Amino acid sequence: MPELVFFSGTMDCGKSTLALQIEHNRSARGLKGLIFTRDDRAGEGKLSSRLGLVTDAVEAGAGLDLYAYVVGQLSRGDKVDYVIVDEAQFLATEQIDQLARVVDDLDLDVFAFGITTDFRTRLFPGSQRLIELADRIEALQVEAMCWCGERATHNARTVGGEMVVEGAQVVIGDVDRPAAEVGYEVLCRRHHRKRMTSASAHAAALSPDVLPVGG
Ligand SMILES: Nc1ncnc2c1ncn2[C@@H]1O[C@H](COP(=O)(O)OP(=O)(O)O)[C@@H](O)[C@H]1O
Ligand SMILES: Cc1cn([C@H]2C[C@H](O)[C@@H](COP(=O)(O)O)O2)c(=O)[nH]c1=O
Repeated sequence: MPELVFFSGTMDCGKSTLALQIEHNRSARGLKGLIFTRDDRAGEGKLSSRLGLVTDAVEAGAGLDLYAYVVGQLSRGDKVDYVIVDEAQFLATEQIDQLARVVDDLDLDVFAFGITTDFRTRLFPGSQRLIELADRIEALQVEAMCWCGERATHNARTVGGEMVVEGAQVVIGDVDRPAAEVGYEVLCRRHHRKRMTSASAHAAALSPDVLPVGG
Protein backbone atom coordinates (compact mmCIF):
# COMPACT_ATOMS: atom_id res chain seq x y z
CA MET A 1 0.00 0.00 0.00
CA PRO A 2 1.34 3.45 -0.83
CA GLU A 3 1.94 5.65 2.19
CA LEU A 4 2.21 9.25 3.26
CA VAL A 5 5.29 9.23 5.51
CA PHE A 6 6.40 12.21 7.59
CA PHE A 7 10.10 12.17 8.51
CA SER A 8 10.29 14.78 11.22
CA GLY A 9 12.89 16.16 13.59
CA THR A 10 14.75 19.27 14.59
CA MET A 11 16.84 21.34 12.23
CA ASP A 12 20.18 19.79 11.30
CA CYS A 13 19.21 16.17 12.09
CA GLY A 14 19.72 14.84 8.55
CA LYS A 15 16.26 15.13 6.96
CA SER A 16 17.39 16.53 3.61
CA THR A 17 20.26 14.03 3.50
CA LEU A 18 17.77 11.18 3.97
CA ALA A 19 15.50 12.67 1.29
CA LEU A 20 18.44 12.67 -1.13
CA GLN A 21 19.37 9.10 -0.15
CA ILE A 22 15.83 7.85 -0.77
CA GLU A 23 15.89 9.61 -4.13
CA HIS A 24 19.30 8.14 -4.98
CA ASN A 25 18.41 4.55 -4.06
CA ARG A 26 15.13 4.58 -5.93
CA SER A 27 16.42 6.30 -9.05
CA ALA A 28 19.34 3.81 -9.09
CA ARG A 29 16.66 1.13 -9.61
CA GLY A 30 15.03 2.97 -12.49
CA LEU A 31 12.24 4.64 -10.53
CA LYS A 32 11.40 8.29 -11.17
CA GLY A 33 10.67 10.65 -8.31
CA LEU A 34 9.04 14.04 -8.32
CA ILE A 35 10.77 16.30 -5.81
CA PHE A 36 9.11 19.32 -4.24
CA THR A 37 10.65 21.78 -1.83
CA ARG A 38 9.88 25.19 -0.40
CA ASP A 39 12.29 27.95 0.62
CA ASP A 40 15.44 25.82 0.79
CA ARG A 41 18.52 27.75 1.98
CA ALA A 42 20.27 26.92 -1.33
CA GLY A 43 17.64 28.89 -3.28
CA GLU A 44 14.46 28.42 -5.25
CA GLY A 45 13.91 24.98 -6.74
CA LYS A 46 16.73 23.32 -4.81
CA LEU A 47 16.85 20.54 -2.23
CA SER A 48 20.15 20.77 -0.38
CA SER A 49 21.82 18.98 2.51
CA ARG A 50 24.60 20.23 4.77
CA LEU A 51 26.72 17.33 3.53
CA GLY A 52 27.07 19.30 0.28
CA LEU A 53 24.63 17.36 -1.89
CA VAL A 54 22.02 19.29 -3.81
CA THR A 55 19.42 18.42 -6.43
CA ASP A 56 16.86 20.28 -8.50
CA ALA A 57 13.31 20.30 -7.23
CA VAL A 58 9.96 21.90 -7.99
CA GLU A 59 9.40 24.95 -5.79
CA ALA A 60 6.09 24.32 -4.02
CA GLY A 61 5.05 27.96 -3.76
CA ALA A 62 1.98 29.00 -1.78
CA GLY A 63 -0.44 28.72 -4.70
CA LEU A 64 0.79 25.45 -6.21
CA ASP A 65 -1.73 22.60 -6.21
CA LEU A 66 0.53 19.60 -5.64
CA TYR A 67 -2.09 17.02 -6.64
CA ALA A 68 -2.87 18.88 -9.88
CA TYR A 69 0.86 19.19 -10.58
CA VAL A 70 1.42 15.42 -10.26
CA VAL A 71 -1.66 14.70 -12.40
CA GLY A 72 -0.32 17.16 -15.00
CA GLN A 73 3.03 15.34 -15.13
CA LEU A 74 1.34 11.95 -15.54
CA SER A 75 -1.11 13.27 -18.16
CA ARG A 76 1.68 14.50 -20.37
CA GLY A 77 3.29 11.07 -20.21
CA ASP A 78 6.00 11.74 -17.63
CA LYS A 79 6.79 8.87 -15.29
CA VAL A 80 6.19 9.54 -11.60
CA ASP A 81 6.77 6.61 -9.23
CA TYR A 82 6.96 8.48 -5.91
CA VAL A 83 6.99 11.98 -4.48
CA ILE A 84 9.51 13.60 -2.12
CA VAL A 85 8.75 16.85 -0.30
CA ASP A 86 11.40 18.69 1.70
CA GLU A 87 10.81 21.64 4.06
CA ALA A 88 7.23 20.33 4.31
CA GLN A 89 6.63 22.43 7.42
CA PHE A 90 6.29 25.47 5.15
CA LEU A 91 3.47 23.98 3.07
CA ALA A 92 -0.12 25.12 3.53
CA THR A 93 -2.56 22.68 5.13
CA GLU A 94 -4.40 22.33 1.77
CA GLN A 95 -1.14 21.29 0.13
CA ILE A 96 -0.72 18.49 2.68
CA ASP A 97 -4.29 17.40 1.91
CA GLN A 98 -3.27 17.35 -1.76
CA LEU A 99 -0.32 15.06 -0.90
CA ALA A 100 -2.68 12.66 0.91
CA ARG A 101 -4.79 12.60 -2.25
CA VAL A 102 -1.68 11.77 -4.32
CA VAL A 103 -1.25 8.68 -2.11
CA ASP A 104 -4.92 7.64 -2.08
CA ASP A 105 -6.02 8.46 -5.63
CA LEU A 106 -2.78 8.06 -7.60
CA ASP A 107 -1.32 5.17 -5.56
CA LEU A 108 2.07 6.86 -5.10
CA ASP A 109 4.27 6.91 -2.00
CA VAL A 110 4.83 10.41 -0.64
CA PHE A 111 7.87 11.01 1.59
CA ALA A 112 7.65 14.35 3.40
CA PHE A 113 10.49 15.84 5.45
CA GLY A 114 10.27 18.75 7.86
CA ILE A 115 10.75 20.25 11.27
CA THR A 116 7.80 19.77 13.57
CA THR A 117 7.88 22.91 15.68
CA ASP A 118 9.06 26.47 15.27
CA PHE A 119 11.38 28.52 17.50
CA ARG A 120 8.45 29.12 19.90
CA THR A 121 7.84 25.34 20.19
CA ARG A 122 4.59 25.72 18.20
CA LEU A 123 3.66 23.37 15.37
CA PHE A 124 4.05 24.67 11.84
CA PRO A 125 0.70 24.39 9.99
CA GLY A 126 2.17 21.99 7.40
CA SER A 127 3.65 19.76 10.11
CA GLN A 128 0.42 19.78 12.10
CA ARG A 129 -1.52 18.61 9.06
CA LEU A 130 1.09 15.93 8.34
CA ILE A 131 0.79 14.63 11.91
CA GLU A 132 -2.97 14.54 11.41
CA LEU A 133 -2.87 12.75 8.05
CA ALA A 134 0.35 10.72 7.75
CA ASP A 135 0.23 6.93 7.63
CA ARG A 136 3.56 6.92 9.44
CA ILE A 137 5.68 9.43 11.33
CA GLU A 138 9.37 8.61 11.50
CA ALA A 139 11.96 10.21 13.78
CA LEU A 140 15.43 10.50 12.28
CA GLN A 141 17.87 7.93 13.62
CA VAL A 142 20.84 10.29 13.98
CA GLU A 143 19.99 12.45 16.97
CA ALA A 144 20.82 16.12 16.89
CA MET A 145 22.35 17.08 20.24
CA CYS A 146 21.94 19.99 22.62
CA TRP A 147 25.15 21.62 23.86
CA CYS A 148 24.61 19.79 27.20
CA GLY A 149 24.80 16.37 25.53
CA GLU A 150 21.08 15.58 25.74
CA ARG A 151 19.08 14.80 22.64
CA ALA A 152 17.99 18.03 20.94
CA THR A 153 14.22 18.15 20.55
CA HIS A 154 13.61 21.87 19.99
CA ASN A 155 14.75 24.65 17.68
CA ALA A 156 15.88 27.97 19.11
CA ARG A 157 16.20 31.21 17.13
CA THR A 158 18.89 33.73 17.97
CA VAL A 159 19.08 37.35 16.89
CA GLY A 160 22.43 39.00 17.44
CA GLY A 161 23.41 35.95 19.46
CA GLU A 162 20.45 36.22 21.88
CA MET A 163 17.69 33.63 21.95
CA VAL A 164 14.31 35.11 21.02
CA VAL A 165 10.78 33.74 21.43
CA GLU A 166 8.88 36.36 19.45
CA GLY A 167 8.90 37.14 15.76
CA ALA A 168 7.70 35.87 12.41
CA GLN A 169 7.22 32.11 12.24
CA VAL A 170 9.18 31.79 9.00
CA VAL A 171 12.70 33.21 8.73
CA ILE A 172 14.99 31.18 6.49
CA GLY A 173 18.30 30.55 8.21
CA ASP A 174 20.84 28.06 9.45
CA VAL A 175 22.62 26.82 12.54
CA ASP A 176 26.16 28.13 13.14
CA ARG A 177 25.48 31.59 11.72
CA PRO A 178 27.50 34.59 12.92
CA ALA A 179 26.04 36.15 16.04
CA ALA A 180 24.97 39.33 14.25
CA GLU A 181 22.49 37.48 12.02
CA VAL A 182 19.33 35.54 12.66
CA GLY A 183 20.53 32.05 13.51
CA TYR A 184 19.22 28.81 14.92
CA GLU A 185 20.45 26.32 17.51
CA VAL A 186 18.98 22.97 18.47
CA LEU A 187 18.40 22.47 22.19
CA CYS A 188 16.88 19.96 24.61
CA ARG A 189 13.53 21.01 26.09
CA ARG A 190 15.08 21.95 29.45
CA HIS A 191 17.49 24.43 27.88
CA HIS A 192 14.89 25.73 25.44
CA ARG A 193 12.62 26.46 28.44
CA LYS A 194 15.49 28.17 30.27
CA ARG A 195 16.47 30.01 27.07
CA MET A 196 19.99 28.77 27.50
CA THR A 197 21.96 28.47 24.28
CA SER A 198 25.56 27.27 24.07
CA ALA A 199 26.75 30.90 24.05
CA SER A 200 24.74 31.94 27.11
CA ALA A 201 25.74 28.74 28.95
CA HIS A 202 29.38 29.47 28.15
CA ALA A 203 29.03 33.08 29.30
CA ALA A 204 27.36 31.96 32.54
CA ALA A 205 30.18 29.47 33.18
CA LEU A 206 32.72 32.28 32.80
CA SER A 207 30.81 34.70 35.02
CA PRO A 208 32.63 35.69 38.24
CA ASP A 209 29.45 34.69 40.15
CA VAL A 210 30.01 31.06 39.36
CA LEU A 211 33.81 30.96 39.21
CA PRO A 212 35.41 29.31 42.22
CA VAL A 213 37.02 32.06 44.31
CA GLY A 214 40.58 31.42 45.31
CA GLY A 215 42.22 32.07 48.72
N1 LIG B 1 31.19 17.82 8.06
C1 LIG B 1 30.29 16.87 8.31
N2 LIG B 1 30.67 15.59 8.45
C2 LIG B 1 29.77 14.62 8.72
N3 LIG B 1 28.46 14.84 8.84
C3 LIG B 1 28.04 16.09 8.71
C4 LIG B 1 28.91 17.17 8.42
N4 LIG B 1 28.17 18.31 8.36
C5 LIG B 1 26.90 17.94 8.57
N5 LIG B 1 26.81 16.60 8.79
C6 LIG B 1 25.62 15.80 9.08
O1 LIG B 1 24.56 16.35 8.36
C7 LIG B 1 23.43 16.51 9.23
C8 LIG B 1 22.59 17.65 8.70
O2 LIG B 1 22.04 17.19 7.49
P1 LIG B 1 20.86 17.93 6.75
O3 LIG B 1 20.29 16.90 5.83
O4 LIG B 1 21.35 19.19 6.15
O5 LIG B 1 19.87 18.23 7.97
P2 LIG B 1 18.36 18.76 8.01
O6 LIG B 1 17.80 18.66 6.63
O7 LIG B 1 17.67 17.87 9.00
O8 LIG B 1 18.44 20.16 8.51
C9 LIG B 1 24.04 16.74 10.60
O9 LIG B 1 23.21 16.33 11.65
C10 LIG B 1 25.27 15.82 10.54
O10 LIG B 1 24.88 14.49 10.91
C1 LIG C 1 12.88 26.76 13.85
C2 LIG C 1 12.53 27.54 12.63
C3 LIG C 1 13.17 27.30 11.43
N1 LIG C 1 12.84 28.03 10.35
C4 LIG C 1 13.55 27.78 9.08
C5 LIG C 1 15.05 27.82 9.13
C6 LIG C 1 15.45 26.94 7.97
O1 LIG C 1 15.47 27.74 6.79
C7 LIG C 1 14.30 25.91 7.90
C8 LIG C 1 14.66 24.56 8.47
O2 LIG C 1 15.57 23.91 7.60
P1 LIG C 1 16.39 22.59 8.03
O3 LIG C 1 16.80 22.03 6.70
O4 LIG C 1 15.47 21.69 8.78
O5 LIG C 1 17.54 23.04 8.87
O6 LIG C 1 13.24 26.46 8.66
C9 LIG C 1 11.84 28.97 10.39
O7 LIG C 1 11.50 29.61 9.38
N2 LIG C 1 11.20 29.21 11.57
C10 LIG C 1 11.50 28.53 12.69
O8 LIG C 1 10.88 28.78 13.74
